Amino acid sequence: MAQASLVPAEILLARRVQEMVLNGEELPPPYVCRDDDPTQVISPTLCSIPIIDFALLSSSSPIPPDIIALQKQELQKLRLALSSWGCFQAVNHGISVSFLDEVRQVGREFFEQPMEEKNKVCKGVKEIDGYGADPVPEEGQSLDWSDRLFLSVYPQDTRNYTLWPTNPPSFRGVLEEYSRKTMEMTEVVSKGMARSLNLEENCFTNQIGEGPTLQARFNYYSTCERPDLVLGLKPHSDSTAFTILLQDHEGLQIHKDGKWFTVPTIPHALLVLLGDQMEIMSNGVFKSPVHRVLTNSERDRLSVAMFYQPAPSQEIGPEDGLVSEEQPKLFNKVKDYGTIYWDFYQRGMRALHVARV
Ligand SMILES: O=C(O)CCC(=O)C(=O)O
Ligand SMILES: [Fe+2]
Repeated sequence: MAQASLVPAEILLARRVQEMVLNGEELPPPYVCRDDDPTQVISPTLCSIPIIDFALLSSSSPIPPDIIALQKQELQKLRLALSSWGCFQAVNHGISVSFLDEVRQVGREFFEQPMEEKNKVCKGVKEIDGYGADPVPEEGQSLDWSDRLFLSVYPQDTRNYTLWPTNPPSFRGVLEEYSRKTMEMTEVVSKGMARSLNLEENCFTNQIGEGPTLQARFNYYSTCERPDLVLGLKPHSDSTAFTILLQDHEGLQIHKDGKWFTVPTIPHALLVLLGDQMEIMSNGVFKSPVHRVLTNSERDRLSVAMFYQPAPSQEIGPEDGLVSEEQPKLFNKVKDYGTIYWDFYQRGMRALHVARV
């Protein structure tokens, strides 16, 4: 153990957690980080992340009067969900559960392959795109017990197909299809958010502008013999406008009212997690929640996060309709928030304060 502690983070991050687990290696100390009170963990049965029916969010006309009333209710629920939890479980989103299973399946099949195959799409320690781990964080920051495959999917010309796995053979087609479907979902989400705030429905899509980015991150969390000491992913909020998350097993927790709540898994649902940039655009009405991933000694876990955000050149700021005397402007306009965010993320800090008035 004394020797293991001398292994620097850049050496550990050049290797895969999955490989260390398969080799039965001892837990390297840089992964140890847990110091919170386990009694603060609320069991899934006590945590009810709001469930939003997407079929009721779409504004397709003409709408019968009884549906209008239901829609209104759903929009209220959405507003409440995003201003308290900062996330919701989307159901009836138009993506079949069998296709969601395919996405989970190609993700798992990729990670289950021998290292040699996976390394065909590996990234350098300092890079983001490809298979590997996050770049080395600031000294003193613990490392995440996860391996990931990060791929840009939109705008289409950001796709670097040399980093897309050719095995399993269906991977590329499934990710292309999933990207198309989740991109369609972003419009329903953005419009629903606007309507829930009594704003013109295109206001957020207009702010996000032409050529928004969508990036896919397949997260694989190996089993860990010390879940009491190690996290799959450290506490953070997302930099995005919002993130659409697919998971297979429980492990994700949301921080709310000083406590951690486990997000239940619903096989046909997608979790929509608000990011910092939507907190800014909503002038703080919607919350970008801090979340983290636990490790588990018995079960590995896969999640697929789709990060949706404005192009770096796009300036965003609080919607005019949400700024008044009673509701003063909380944030300044920002551009390329993702880059500012990353700098703080690597120090284990949030970045939102940079945009505060
Ligand atoms: O694995 C998860 O459930 C969450 C992943 C996440 O928070 C992220 O990739 O930013
Ligand atoms: Fe996240």
